[in-house]
Amino acid sequence: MSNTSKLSRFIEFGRKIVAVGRNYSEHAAELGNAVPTKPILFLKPTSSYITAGNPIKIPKGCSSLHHEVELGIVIGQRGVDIQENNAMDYVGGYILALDMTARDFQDEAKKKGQPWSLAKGFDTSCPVSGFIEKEKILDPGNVRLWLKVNDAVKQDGNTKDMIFNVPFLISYISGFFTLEPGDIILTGTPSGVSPVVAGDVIRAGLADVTEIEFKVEKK
Ligand SMILES: CC(=O)CC(=O)C(=O)O
Ligand SMILES: [Mg+2]
Repeated sequence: MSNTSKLSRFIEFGRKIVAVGRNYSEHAAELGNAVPTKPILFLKPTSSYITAGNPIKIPKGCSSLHHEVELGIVIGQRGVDIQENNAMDYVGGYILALDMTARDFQDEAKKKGQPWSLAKGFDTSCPVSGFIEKEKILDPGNVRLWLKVNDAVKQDGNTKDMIFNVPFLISYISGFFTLEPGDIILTGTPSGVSPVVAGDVIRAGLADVTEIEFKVEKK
């Protein structure tokens, strides 16, 4: 099997999801957070993945579930302490992903100095597109991302506004976590995050490369 078709099965590999927070200054500002001076990282479990045809389920006790549309990097080869100047060699492809966030859980965790695991890692919190071949995105540092809820535009951003770009993120993350084929890096969300409720339909797109659609349901 070719490397590309192996990578397209990243969900079956059960590889880790490393997510970056507050990587767009307008998004940091809209939630009243400071702009970070180094990447803020958190992990989402592989049980959070869902693909087309499966609903996003609002976790028990959550009263403010937010959408966050993000460019995902699919890692193509194992790497530790990767240098920024050859970081793009470690990109196997891309995905479009939603970093669904139980914002009320996150606010409570932030107040108490607790981790974001429940807020970010509940089942169905990582809806993803199919695998996007590396060649389809010529410059991951300049690609449009948009998201609509029931046809109303909520997010419309561009990865050129990321504070930390893709090569820097790969280099930085690989200094702490060994990156393995099939791992996903979620690169953070642009501004416009907002709550969704049961019955809503979320549609999102990455330039003219892919679109995804997910329905929101009660658990
Ligand atoms: C405030 C957040 O939830 C951080 C995050 O995930 C982001 O994409 O930014
Ligand atoms: Mg996010």
